[in-house]
Amino acid sequence: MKLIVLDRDGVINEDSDAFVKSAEEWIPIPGSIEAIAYLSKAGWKVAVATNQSGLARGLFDMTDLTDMHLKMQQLVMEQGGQIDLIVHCPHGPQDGCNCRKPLPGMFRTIAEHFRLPDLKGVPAVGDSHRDLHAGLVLGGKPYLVKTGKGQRTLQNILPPGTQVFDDLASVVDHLLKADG
Ligand SMILES: O=P(O)(O)OC[C@@H](O)[C@H]1O[C@@H](OP(=O)(O)O)[C@@H](O)[C@@H](O)[C@@H]1O
Ligand SMILES: [Mg+2]
Ligand SMILES: [Zn+2]
Repeated sequence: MKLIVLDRDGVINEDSDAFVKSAEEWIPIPGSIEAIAYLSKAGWKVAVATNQSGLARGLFDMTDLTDMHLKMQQLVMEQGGQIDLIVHCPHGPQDGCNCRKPLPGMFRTIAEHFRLPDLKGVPAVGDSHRDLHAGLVLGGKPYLVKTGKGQRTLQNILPPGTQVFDDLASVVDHLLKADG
């Protein structure tokens, strides 16, 4: 199965240190929506795994998050593609959950959804270390993008085998070329 797991903030949309709190604040990174649609039209399944501690922090609520994800889906569908699954961790850093990246809970949920035993070789694209580590636990292939917090992430040692690209569109170009 051609499956990819994407981080959201800083990969699909612009991130903010003040959190992205509404559909209005949710602004796609240039080329990311089109890139997701290209993958989808090429037969890839697209999953999103996103930490959303802003919920636990009371910065926004589930209606706001749903509105953001409807906007994201709508934009991809307008380009002829789709996002097949969106999973989010609603918890805060102190909640001790097992789904907040870098823990792999969301990636396990994604593997189960697609009836896969693991995520061996599945590209896991993120802008933070925690995205890369969470994907590795189930065998994912880590891809770091320089958008969002990616430049900051680059300052520290990356997990072995991490491939670095400017943005999601460049990752997708690479994957589709490798697809042949
Ligand atoms: O990149 P993904 O996982 O899609 O989402 C990240 C967001 O939930 C927020 O995560 C927060 O981290 P803390 O939750 O405060 O550690 C901060 O980094 C915010 O700037 C960021 O918008
Ligand atoms: Mg991110
Ligand atoms: Zn969680």
